[in-house]
Amino acid sequence: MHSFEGGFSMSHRLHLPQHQLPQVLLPPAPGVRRCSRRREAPICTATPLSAPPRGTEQQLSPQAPPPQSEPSTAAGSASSSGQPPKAKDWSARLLSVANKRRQETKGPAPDIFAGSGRKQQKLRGPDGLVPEELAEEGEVPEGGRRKRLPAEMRCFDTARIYIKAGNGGDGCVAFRREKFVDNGGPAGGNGGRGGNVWAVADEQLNSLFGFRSKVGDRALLLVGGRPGRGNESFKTHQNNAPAFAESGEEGGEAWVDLELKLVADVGIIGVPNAGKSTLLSVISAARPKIANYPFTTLVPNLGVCAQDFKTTVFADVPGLLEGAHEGLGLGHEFLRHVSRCRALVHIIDGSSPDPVGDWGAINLELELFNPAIKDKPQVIAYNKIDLPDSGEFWEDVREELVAKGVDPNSIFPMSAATGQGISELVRAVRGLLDAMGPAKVEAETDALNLTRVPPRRDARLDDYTIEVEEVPGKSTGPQARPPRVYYVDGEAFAKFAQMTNWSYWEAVRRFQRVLEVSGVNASLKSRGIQEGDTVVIGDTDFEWSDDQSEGAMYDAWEADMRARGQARQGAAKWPRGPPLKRS
Ligand SMILES: Nc1nc2c(ncn2[C@@H]2O[C@H](COP(=O)(O)OP(=O)(O)OP(=O)(O)O)[C@@H](O)[C@H]2O)c(=O)[nH]1
Ligand SMILES: [Mg+2]
Repeated sequence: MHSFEGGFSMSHRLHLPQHQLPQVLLPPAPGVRRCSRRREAPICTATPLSAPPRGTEQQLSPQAPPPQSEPSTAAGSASSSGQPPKAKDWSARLLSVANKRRQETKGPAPDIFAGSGRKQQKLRGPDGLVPEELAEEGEVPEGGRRKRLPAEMRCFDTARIYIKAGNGGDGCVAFRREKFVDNGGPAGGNGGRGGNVWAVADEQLNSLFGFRSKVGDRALLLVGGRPGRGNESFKTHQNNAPAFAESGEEGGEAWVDLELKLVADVGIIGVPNAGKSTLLSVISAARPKIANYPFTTLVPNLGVCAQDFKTTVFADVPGLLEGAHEGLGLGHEFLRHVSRCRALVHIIDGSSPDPVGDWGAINLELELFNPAIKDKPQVIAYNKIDLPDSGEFWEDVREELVAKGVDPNSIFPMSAATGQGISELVRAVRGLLDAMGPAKVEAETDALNLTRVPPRRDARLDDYTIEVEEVPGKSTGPQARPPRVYYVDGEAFAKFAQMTNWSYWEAVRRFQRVLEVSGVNASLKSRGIQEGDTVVIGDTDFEWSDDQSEGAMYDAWEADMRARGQARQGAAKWPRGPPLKRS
């Protein structure tokens, strides 16, 4: 029997409410971050536009002048010639719809970029809190409403999900009971291992839409909890019939930001309805949605183009609007995908009233979002040359572009509808990529690169620190001072306290013994702990008692179990054998 110089009365309780979730336990992985490149003073002024109902743009006529852009630096922008920018057919149509709705509702224009309260509720964590980082980055405005695109217009390439690894199963206390086998000994088995959380790559996945309502699985995100050992594991020569078992280790939990990164060689950019998706469908086996209205494409599409025994991956991204760098239209939702492409194919809509103005406006948007995108090699494709009007203006447009400093060898007339000029375009793009040399392989090292569960690192019991905090209160005890809280900080002790099943008296005794032999009790005493002080270990806190007898500890434990309405487990009758001498 061990005698204790110091001991705790067992008034342990969880220090934190169990439902309180840590907001972010995993450090944000490199490359996985929110897009927050919003600029302070945009050069372009832009009015939020409402998208027209699909298939109705033919009935609409401009009712208000288009927003007056004042681009000051854009190469190729309309203002660089000193003329006011010409109205863009598509932007005028979109604006007219917004104005029409404003007149109908006699109120401010409907803000299609604001999310509803219901959606915001969905984005809350299980604890009902919007993660703090969102508010810090200004995504949750003061009024509590989150500025968001409507769900059907959003590209779900980022998601914030809550993950929780499984808890280890509790060990079991059992004894072998068989006829003719006297004293069969302990036979309690261990609990099961808690389930890990994996993130699994899926070639087919081009949107994180599924993460809105459930969690998928893939690389290791969180390791499940260790199983609790059963009483058979604690059999020793000194104690050949242990009557206690461990609780399973709790699995980790975290909020994780996921970001879908499209890896494409070439990004196909241009104004809405220019024919980007049609080009992708012609040069690859991809089947993106194609229709004669703006914003047909809402999520980026990838297509692999094989020509001359070389393959090139193209990404068709949603159409750009003036103000995209500020998030207008589908702006931020996909501009980051473009920034990862090595080269760009800039499609000019030959049927637009101002193809060169469109080209300049898009370049300006790219530059405002990220100057590095503007510097990417660009091939210009003048599309819809099969249309009579477009064919007639092709030479004029070409001359205008050359006059603005564009290399004439990088401008190609084409028709995605008839296939004219497509091979030349793709060959030129391939040549551009070849001239750039092999793509750099960017290896990202972060926590998610684990593909196997790492071996357990046993935390050391002697690796702990003690912090003392004085609590305001009446001075008591032999030292006549206010009560104190002693925080014992150490990974091993935190886990030990969590895995101790306090319903078993023998488990409590084991905990006390470990504190004694590891020197924690001695350290506490050397720091002046006295009767009634609190000791916090992990999520459990205890009240210190100077009464060192085992009997006093048992009484305190029994009272604590009773107070919490918890059933005592283990030996049916305690103490077995001769009763302990009470001090
Ligand atoms: N005549 C003609 N029509 C074309 C050509 N290319 C595309 N189109 C038509 O233009 C319309 C828009 O084509 P999309 O490929 O959906 O255009 P997009 O740029 O992907 O449009 P968004 O996804 O809305 O940005 C469709 O009706 C196409 O059939 C072409 O070379 N000639
Ligand atoms: Mg499209």
